[in-house]
Amino acid sequence: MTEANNTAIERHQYDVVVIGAGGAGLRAAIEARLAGKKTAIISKSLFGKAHTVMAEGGAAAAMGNMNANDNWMVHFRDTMRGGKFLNNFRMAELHAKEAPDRIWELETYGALFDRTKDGKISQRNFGGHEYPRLAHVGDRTGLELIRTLQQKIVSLQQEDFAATGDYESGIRVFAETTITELILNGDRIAGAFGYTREKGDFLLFETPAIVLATGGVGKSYKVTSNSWEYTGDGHALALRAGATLINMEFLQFHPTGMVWPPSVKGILVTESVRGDGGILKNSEGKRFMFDYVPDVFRKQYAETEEEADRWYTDPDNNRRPPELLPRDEVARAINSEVKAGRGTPAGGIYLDIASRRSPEFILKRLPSMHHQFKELADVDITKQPMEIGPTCHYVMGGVEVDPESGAAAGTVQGLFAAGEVSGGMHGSNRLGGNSLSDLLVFGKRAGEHAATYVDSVAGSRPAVAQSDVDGAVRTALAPLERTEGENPYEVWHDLQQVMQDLVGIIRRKSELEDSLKHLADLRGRVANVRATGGRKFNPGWHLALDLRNMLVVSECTAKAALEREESRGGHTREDFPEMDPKWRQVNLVCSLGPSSEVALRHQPIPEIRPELLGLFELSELKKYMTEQELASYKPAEDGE
Ligand SMILES: Cc1cc2nc3c(=O)[nH]c(=O)nc-3n(C[C@H](O)[C@H](O)[C@H](O)COP(=O)(O)OP(=O)(O)OC[C@H]3O[C@@H](n4cnc5c(N)ncnc54)[C@H](O)[C@@H]3O)c2cc1C
Repeated sequence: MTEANNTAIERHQYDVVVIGAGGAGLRAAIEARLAGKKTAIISKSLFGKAHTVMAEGGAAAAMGNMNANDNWMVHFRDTMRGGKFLNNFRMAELHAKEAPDRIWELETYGALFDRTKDGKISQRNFGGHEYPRLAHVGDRTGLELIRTLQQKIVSLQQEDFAATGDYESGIRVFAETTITELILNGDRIAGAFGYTREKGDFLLFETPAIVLATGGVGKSYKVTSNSWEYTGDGHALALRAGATLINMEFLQFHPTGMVWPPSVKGILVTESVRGDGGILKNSEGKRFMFDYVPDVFRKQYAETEEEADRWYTDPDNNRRPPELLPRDEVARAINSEVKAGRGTPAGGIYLDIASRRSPEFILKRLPSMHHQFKELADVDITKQPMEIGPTCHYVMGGVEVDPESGAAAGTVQGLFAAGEVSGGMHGSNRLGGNSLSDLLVFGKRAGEHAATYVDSVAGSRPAVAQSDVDGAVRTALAPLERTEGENPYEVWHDLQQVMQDLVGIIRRKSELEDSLKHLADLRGRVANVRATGGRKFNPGWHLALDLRNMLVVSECTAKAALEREESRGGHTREDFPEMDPKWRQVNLVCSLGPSSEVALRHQPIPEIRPELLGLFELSELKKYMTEQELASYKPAEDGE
């Protein structure tokens, strides 16, 4: 038997299978194991190398450590404003209420956040957050989060060893293993199929419950802060299993990615630089963000440099600097300055903290940024400004879920989703810091509810049909078996070019229509890519399998972007530059049709509960909502 046609399959049985080992996946797995379920964690990358580890700025939670006025209601308001009121309100509410407990809980697992002088968890400012709210560990918060969750998993494995003599009896990690198919029995989850990256061996996980925690989709774009494994796998797996995706038109282009040298274009420059005092300047030396404060935010943002600068030391009596507007606003402003010819030589603008803070302060607060620029661009950020520009960073859209449980909407049962792969929580735009707390809050919920679901199917677990496994094997081997076909890297290059040029930060009807034609052509090309070589560590083969995921997710984004005729958050239409209250009432939902074509439909968004609406001033709500929606408005009685 040759390596390519060796179809031996290693079979495993689990109660809960978590796909993804970032913050959401690990937190879900811990909860499922704590509920007594035999749990597998599967990770395409090395264990510990998920996206979460790259998170720099911090995790947002209204603990009120730096300003006692902060509480869940203020955090809820900020999140809804950031998402331009398209958020699933219940997710935003649960997130704001539960985030502080999830941060505290991390410390019980062994995390150690930076401290204030009086020993509280320190919290830093970030765009769109009214008060300093991001619990952080320097600018390496994600590393601490992952380290701690891994440590918790090891401690659970030690408990299992004490009880059973087997470290992996309760929870086992399958690193460098990619899931390519979810297997159903009728409309119920029955298993997952994948391969090991190193040897190309096939694995089958028989399980009634799967938690998708696969992160984002950024690798469909040319300039992105995302790393190699963010190819929208979870989004595509969910679609193919009969689940739905919402809000796929909303992608966050982070305003500050590196623009020079070309080899590192897109790598993130944390928002903490601005949170800690960094300002944006154009090539004429002008601090231009004051010219870009939209009406809906005018009351909260400073009008003069003096007021903005005073805010850092006296936030109660001054308004915030406009550099700390939500990311979509800042990214668009930078885009406009560059387009107007006021960009830097490398096509970005300047981010300057050197002239505003001491070298000691910068080195203490932003050590990774200092290292990153010194090593990659030979720029000393304690002495020189950085050159930065927008980079595709985060997808607000994702698997449509039930807010309480993370259960996927659509026809499939036993499928859950948490973290960046899920949609709704952040509406049209995510605030910085709200992802790390989202992972913890909804990762825990998904793990808990997946465990409950397993109990509900006890005695009637869905079986995996051999024909489905054979089909999964055939699909996986197809790129290797073709004798003709395109190189997957060439097809990927073209897909990225289409998304970057035609479905990027500023969108137009004609370009979006064009993008759909190109994506339709790419469909045929993706279906016929050929990977040379064998199954042992073969990135070309891996990419060939990832491509179909990137393609279908890109189709969802392009279709939804064409359909939504307004500009809101991470979706800017040059031909419809304003927000339209009618569109606020609608989620665009993607599903797969009978021949795997993307179908799009409008779905009313859940109505915000009146007591939550009452947390806002009527005058503010009028900027987003119709009169009809506000007919029953009543301000909250305690004013907060
Ligand atoms: C540079 C950078 C800085 C950031 N800073 C912050 C910040 O300061 N604060 C904040 O709140 N957010 C930040 N974010 C966003 C945040 O880090 C991510 O949104 C978040 O970590 C996503 O977590 P997750 O658990 O959903 O997925 P991830 O951490 O992205 O993990 C996904 C996991 O799924 C696995 N996977 C994917 N596909 C498959 C497959 N087919 N089979 C098996 N496994 C698969 C991957 O290998 C990985 O283990 C930042 C993002 C970046 C890129």
